[in-house]
Amino acid sequence: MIQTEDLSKAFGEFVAVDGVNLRVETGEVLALLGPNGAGKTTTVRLLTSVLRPTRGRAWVAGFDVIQHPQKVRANVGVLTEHHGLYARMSGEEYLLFFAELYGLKGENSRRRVHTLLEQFGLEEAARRRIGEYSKGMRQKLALVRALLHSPPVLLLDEPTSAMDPENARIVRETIHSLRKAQHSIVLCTHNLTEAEALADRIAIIRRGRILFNDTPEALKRHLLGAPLYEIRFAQPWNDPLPTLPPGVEVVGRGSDWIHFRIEEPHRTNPLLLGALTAAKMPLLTFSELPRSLEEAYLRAMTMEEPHAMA
Ligand SMILES: Nc1ncnc2c1ncn2[C@@H]1O[C@H](COP(=O)(O)OP(=O)(O)OP(=O)(O)O)[C@@H](O)[C@H]1O
Repeated sequence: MIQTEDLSKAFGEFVAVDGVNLRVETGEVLALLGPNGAGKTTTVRLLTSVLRPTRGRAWVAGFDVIQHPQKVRANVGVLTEHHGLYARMSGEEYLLFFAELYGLKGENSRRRVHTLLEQFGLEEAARRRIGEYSKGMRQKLALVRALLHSPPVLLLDEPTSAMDPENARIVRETIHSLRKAQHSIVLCTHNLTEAEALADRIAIIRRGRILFNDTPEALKRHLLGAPLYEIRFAQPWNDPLPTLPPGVEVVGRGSDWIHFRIEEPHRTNPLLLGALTAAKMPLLTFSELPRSLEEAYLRAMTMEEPHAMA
């Protein structure tokens, strides 16, 4: 579990993280989104006790980041943008070295290292020097290092940024299964499709402040309005529309389609479908129009005043 209260960090006069309140439960993925320089990496560094907050508090896996930095580090796996890999070591040597630092010994350490190398398709490269690895291979190795000691909390800064689609998928599946195994995960990313696919909650940070923190669905509703639905007709249909239930607005119409904005779909859609069927429309399909997280994020970025949310 992760919790922060009014977490803040200033570098001199400049406030990089400003009164951040976050909570990530076990088995939950929080995507932390925000433009370059918004304060994502600084937040991660505060949560790993690398930086000391100037104000506020944070707990990681139940440990206070100021009072128990070593316990925090033992319980957190972190992938940062600078991987700090040792170019002269082989991947295997590097991981065995870290496994030992984390307290894994002998056969246990070897088994853990090789299971992860295999899971991430690095087994063949294990004995090559890290200096010879490609960008994506280095990123995978750094991720394996973060996972070595099976920490309950993971802080992952751009985990797939250097990866090809196949490897990015392996990483996404790994994050998915770690979530199922009750890990708490913070994912900092600029990849909004990935955030949407993986995250239970989305926090948007700008200039050090959290603007929004909610489920992807609630965020879209808040930023883009009530959901949109589409009906398509089996053949052109241009008759006048029947009386529609309250809370349904027609926002577009073509010869074989209509778009509606619907305030309360659970309550209204059965009534709407009843009205359309009674009017003997040649209905082919009725579906929600997908809206992307990207659209909502871009809308948030154009807002002048921060709408602080818990
Ligand atoms: N050690 C430091 N000293 C002074 N300023 C810093 C320091 N570390 C970060 N900052 C500043 O704090 C702000 C937030 O930086 P941070 O790295 O947290 O952003 P970010 O959201 O991770 O950005 P990106 O998406 O580009 O990785 C930036 O303006 C950065 O210049």
